[in-house]
Amino acid sequence: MIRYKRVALIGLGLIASSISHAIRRTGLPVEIHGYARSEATRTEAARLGLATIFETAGEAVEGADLVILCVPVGAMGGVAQEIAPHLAPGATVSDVGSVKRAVIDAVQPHLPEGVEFIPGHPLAGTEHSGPGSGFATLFDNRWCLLTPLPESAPAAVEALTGFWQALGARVDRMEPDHHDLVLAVTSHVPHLIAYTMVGVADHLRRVTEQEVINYSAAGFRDFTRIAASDPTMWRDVFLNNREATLDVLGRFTEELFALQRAIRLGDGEHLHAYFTRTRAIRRGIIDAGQDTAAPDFGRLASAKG
Ligand SMILES: NC(=O)c1ccc[n+]([C@@H]2O[C@H](COP(=O)([O-])OP(=O)(O)OC[C@H]3O[C@@H](n4cnc5c(N)ncnc54)[C@H](O)[C@@H]3O)[C@@H](O)[C@H]2O)c1
Ligand SMILES: O=C(O)C(=O)C[C@]1(C(=O)O)C=C[C@@H](O)C=C1
Repeated sequence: MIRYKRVALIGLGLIASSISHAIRRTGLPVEIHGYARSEATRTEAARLGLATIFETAGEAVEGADLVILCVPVGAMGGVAQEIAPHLAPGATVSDVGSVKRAVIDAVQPHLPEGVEFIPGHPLAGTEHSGPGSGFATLFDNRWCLLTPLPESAPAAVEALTGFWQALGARVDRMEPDHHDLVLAVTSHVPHLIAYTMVGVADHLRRVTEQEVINYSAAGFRDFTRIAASDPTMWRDVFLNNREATLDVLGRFTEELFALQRAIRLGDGEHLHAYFTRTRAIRRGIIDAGQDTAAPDFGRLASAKG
């Protein structure tokens, strides 16, 4: 159920345009206001009919009861500062950033008393960006994680939960630092590995000429899809989730060295046991009905120690 009458989307790329399409799909009479920094994006968003487009972020949020920041994580603080004087009393401000603690630290100090800040993160996306890349079904059956602050009003959290459910998502709540660790494991470091592998293949291409590209197997193709994701978004993710990604990368490197050693020593037992364990994890995810988007938070939490 959407309880908001006017939703303002700041930043009009993949996620904002998908929110707009998904709101329209509900058929509810929700007004959508929008702003993006570049004129080209504003023009394209207007042409696509995503929202009523404004020339400034301040104008776009006026009178909105829900404002969602849909810009790269590193731009959230600046946008919050810009919109703060224009926010309606009682409005809820949320975001869709892939990192939560750094966004809270950047946004919260700018927001006036009487405005609720409830950070969020839909675990749904593609490698495409820009206003033309969104679609109404992006959030269907995917998780949206909310990381409310201790002072968040329960009624405001309920209203935001209802909003994401109306857009097709399943909603869960999580503590922000825990969110950042879980996402480092399930999304951030996997993206870094894909970027690295595609970079390695590109170096090798100079040795193997075209073969790496021409005969790409399915696994590598999946890596290239992920490695085509927006460079600004992912730069900001790593700069703003430094501690958790470095922690997970350290563990990853240790495991990689152990596998490298097993290959060098011809230790088939080690390799077989390792791959048996990882296969069981994948099967566990499928058995739990989580094979589309949802990581197993319980298992990840217990793996932290
Ligand atoms: N792409 C994904 O898979 C995905 C999934 C979930 C969450 N997210 C998060 O959602 C946010 C948006 O990602 P996206 O994929 O929609 O990106 P995108 O590149 O498609 O869109 C970003 C938009 O923000 C605008 N923008 C950039 N800086 C701005 C500023 N300072 N002021 C106003 N507008 C500005 C850009 O013009 C663009 O319209 C990011 O924080 C990202 O971490 C992305
Ligand atoms: O499917 C993809 O292309 C994605 O990378 C989406 C994905 C993910 O890692 O699952 C990427 C970043 C977001 O913060 C959430 C979702």
